[in-house]
Amino acid sequence: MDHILSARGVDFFYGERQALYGADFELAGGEVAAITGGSGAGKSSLLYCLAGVLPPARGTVTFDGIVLSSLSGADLSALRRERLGFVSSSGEPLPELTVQENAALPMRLAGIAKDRAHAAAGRVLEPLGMGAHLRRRAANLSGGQNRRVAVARALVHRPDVVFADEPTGALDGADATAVLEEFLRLAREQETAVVLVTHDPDVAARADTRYVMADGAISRRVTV
Ligand SMILES: Nc1ncnc2c1ncn2[C@@H]1O[C@H](COP(=O)(O)OP(=O)(O)OP(=O)(O)O)[C@@H](O)[C@H]1O
Repeated sequence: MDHILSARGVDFFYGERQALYGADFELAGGEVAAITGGSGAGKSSLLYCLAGVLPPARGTVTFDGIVLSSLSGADLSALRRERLGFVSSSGEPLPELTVQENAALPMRLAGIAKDRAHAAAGRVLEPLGMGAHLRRRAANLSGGQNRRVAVARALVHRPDVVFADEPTGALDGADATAVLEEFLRLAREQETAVVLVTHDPDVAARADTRYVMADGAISRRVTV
């Protein structure tokens, strides 16, 4: 199988403290992978190494045949902007922009014309239940609406991979499930692969592959 993303023997340190030990990871195009494990197990550290945000001390991360550590800072930023998407557990949209402008941002930053970028934003915001709020300023949205805008922004440019760190973090059960279902449905529909960090076993159960982490290492890989 062709892998869009892989990691081999990744070690990562915060100063003297080692957070990842020899992590191996593989993601096929369009696959959904969940990274699970207890608090402090190294889930977020692995996610950010895979996304090219944290540089491994040893080992390699390869995206579409490109070893990330071989890229200049500018090329890595361009790759992240154009081919990857991110959803964090918190983070609010820019309040002075509308919902639609917020979701369209990755395309506008890539130089795509406003009409096309806004149409693409509408395409992802509608199924997320935000169709009635496209022109509303993004100030004072509810927590669930913020998460929906964040998901739309991560998917709008049809990236190859979206990285999501507890994407429904602060939401209550029903709303978290609704946002997550729509996120994964949209990602699968546009063949965007997903790497998802989660504490929630129900969320992990929706992935094609689960990586279980303990003490900075991947202790188990389960393919459904
Ligand atoms: N900025 C940092 N500086 C120093 N140590 C850190 C930093 N961030 C994380 N760590 C440590 O690295 C280890 C792995 O952290 P990481 O955030 O990757 O775990 P996690 O599994 O995502 O945890 P959680 O589920 O609690 O978010 C932990 O021991 C943590 O305390």
